[in-house]
Amino acid sequence: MSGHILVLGAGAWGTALALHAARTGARVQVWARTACPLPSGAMPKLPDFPLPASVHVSSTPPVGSFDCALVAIPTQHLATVLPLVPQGVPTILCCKGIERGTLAFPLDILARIRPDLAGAVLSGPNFASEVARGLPAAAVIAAGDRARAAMLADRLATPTFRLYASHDCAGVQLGGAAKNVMAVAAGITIGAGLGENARAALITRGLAEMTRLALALGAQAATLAGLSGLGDLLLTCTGNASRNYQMGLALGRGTATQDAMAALPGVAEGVTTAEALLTLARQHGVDAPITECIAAFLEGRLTLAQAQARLLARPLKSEIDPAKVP
Ligand SMILES: NC(=O)C1=CN([C@@H]2O[C@H](COP(=O)(O)OP(=O)(O)OC[C@H]3O[C@@H](n4cnc5c(N)ncnc54)[C@H](OP(=O)(O)O)[C@@H]3O)[C@@H](O)[C@H]2O)C=CC1
Ligand SMILES: O=C(CO)COP(=O)(O)O
Repeated sequence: MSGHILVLGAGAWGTALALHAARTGARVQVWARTACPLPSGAMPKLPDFPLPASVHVSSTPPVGSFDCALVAIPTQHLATVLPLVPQGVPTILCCKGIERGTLAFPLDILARIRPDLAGAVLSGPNFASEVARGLPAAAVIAAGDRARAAMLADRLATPTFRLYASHDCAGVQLGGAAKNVMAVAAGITIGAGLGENARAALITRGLAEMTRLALALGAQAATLAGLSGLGDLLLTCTGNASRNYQMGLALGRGTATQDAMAALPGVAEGVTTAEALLTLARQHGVDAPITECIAAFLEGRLTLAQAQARLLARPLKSEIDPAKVP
């Protein structure tokens, strides 16, 4: 397969996606705000992976014709880079979060800033360093237009990166955003020494919480049981490479939020998404106790002991509410 693929963002995920895109046989243009290749030919966030000759990095505005654009910029800054996508290029948003203030998911931001572009989202259990190495992985590409999702999945899949198509954009985006909040919670649980049982309970009840909200947003429950739900939840709530999990670990051990953020090698979307996720849940009348505790804890409105007590003191109830989780 040949062609030309644009990647916006040269952090860990943008770099891994550029390496992946090169494996499809395409020439790859990476737009980087500041980062440039190290003398070894690798990018700073993934220094062990020199870029092949088919990948070109530049900080000047992208020009040319591209089969598609992969946008790997933290959600809070997505709006500022979308004007750089050349006209007519199908745009795949690869970030996982909710914009504070507007409560917009990535595709809502695209519709607001670049209504002229055909959009899709990519999400799933994908640590950048493993995708960069070409280890086996899978993800979902979702677009409102089923044919577009299938076409993009077909275009970007390789023998080691399996892509499933979906048209449940709400579910895929909610799963990707909410799992980051749960990963911070899981890290806190382990960092504070609350044990593996507590983490497993948190992952399971976190998934129930995510599914309730997804259904309220018009998504399908099955999407949350898929790669951009349970899959990514498992990865980031248990995998040490997760920045969100690492952030939680530090907080659980008593590190102040600002210090924990400063020590992270990259973005922790869960921190900026927690409050937006909570507001969204309240707007839809959805019970979201874990998100509520994490948002309050991150803002210093609740101590860890208070958060733990609040979650455990909730009235006992049936595990499954058939009216809400089919
Ligand atoms: N890392 C991973 O394993 C995965 C990450 N993701 C998602 O991808 C997104 C990006 O994450 P990741 O690449 O890991 O993050 P990093 O922190 O590694 O990199 C962020 C990138 O965004 C750029 N950036 C930040 N702010 C701005 C801005 N205001 N304007 C322009 N560019 C900006 C940075 O540029 P600069 O270097 O100049 O600061 C950098 O290139 C997140 O939503 C994340 O959840 C999804 C799957 C896997
Ligand atoms: O989204 C990811 C893996 O799927 C990356 O997780 P972190 O952002 O927590 O590192």
